[in-house]
Amino acid sequence: MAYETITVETRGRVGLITLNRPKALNALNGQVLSELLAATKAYDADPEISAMVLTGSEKAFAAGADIKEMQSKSYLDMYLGDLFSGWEEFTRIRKPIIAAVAGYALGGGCELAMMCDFIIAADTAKFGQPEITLGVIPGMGGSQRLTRFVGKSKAMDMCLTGRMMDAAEAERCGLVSRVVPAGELVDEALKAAEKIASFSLPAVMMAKEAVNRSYETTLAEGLRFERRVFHSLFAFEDQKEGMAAFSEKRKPDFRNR
Ligand SMILES: CC(C)(O)CC(=O)SCCNC(=O)CCNC(=O)[C@H](O)C(C)(C)COP(=O)(O)OP(=O)(O)OC[C@H]1O[C@@H](n2cnc3c(N)ncnc32)[C@H](O)[C@@H]1OP(=O)(O)O
Repeated sequence: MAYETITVETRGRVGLITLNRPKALNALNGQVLSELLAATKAYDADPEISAMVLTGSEKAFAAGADIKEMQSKSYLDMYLGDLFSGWEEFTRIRKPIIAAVAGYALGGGCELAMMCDFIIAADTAKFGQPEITLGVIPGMGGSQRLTRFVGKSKAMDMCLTGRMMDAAEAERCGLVSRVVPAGELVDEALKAAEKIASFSLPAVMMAKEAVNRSYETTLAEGLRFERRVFHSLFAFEDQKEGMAAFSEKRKPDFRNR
């Protein structure tokens, strides 16, 4: 498929997807959503791919939903079109997606980064939910996911003042998993994705599912779910291989089955 708003490259077992609307600082419009869904779904279905990295440009991961596309819409347009509901499909991708964020990740950009499985930030990254400055509130999950990431006080601060936080603050409060020099961002994210891709794919996918379950259920339910999934991994050759390799002091040769 030919894409106009993203670029897609395959690096070994990793799919690298780059948002590519530089003139609009990667603002997220309907075309970006449909291309991003097409690319991530294709990688999700590809047995040769085990993980993905989603990145933007040096200046902006994404400066939000496309304000110019939204500005003249009526309530009826928003309601009947169920604007932004399509992003839920992105969260149903089953293989891991790492967000590699440099520059601005604002509004929908911050929300998209939070929809990924974890965020590696460049030291230039700036996160924010500035919707309040436009007379609205977050609409792609910011009020919910940011609160779960950083707690109520900081989420309120971000959503009510519209201020940005830098990479160091984002790391301190748990929004990002690590901060790296800007020049090394994509390489570091690819390295992390390659590491993930070296493990058993079913175990990786089940680990993603189990961690995500913790956001949606009680602790007791989550613990039961984790145990069942853990038990089920003993049906895979990769569990035998991983444990045999440990005992035999050698590298495991996972076959994803
Ligand atoms: C999904 C929801 C519901 O949660 C809602 C949202 O996401 S609403 C959007 C939230 N994001 C913002 O409010 C950020 C808007 N952008 C900015 O504040 C600034 O562009 C900046 C601080 C990120 C960067 O400023 P600067 O370096 O001065 O660059 P600009 O000249 O402002 O921008 C360059 C170019 O990009 C266009 N642009 C930037 N952001 C968006 C956007 N979100 N939607 C559409 N277009 C955007 C900007 O208009 C400029 O275009 P031109 O005027 O040069 O054509």
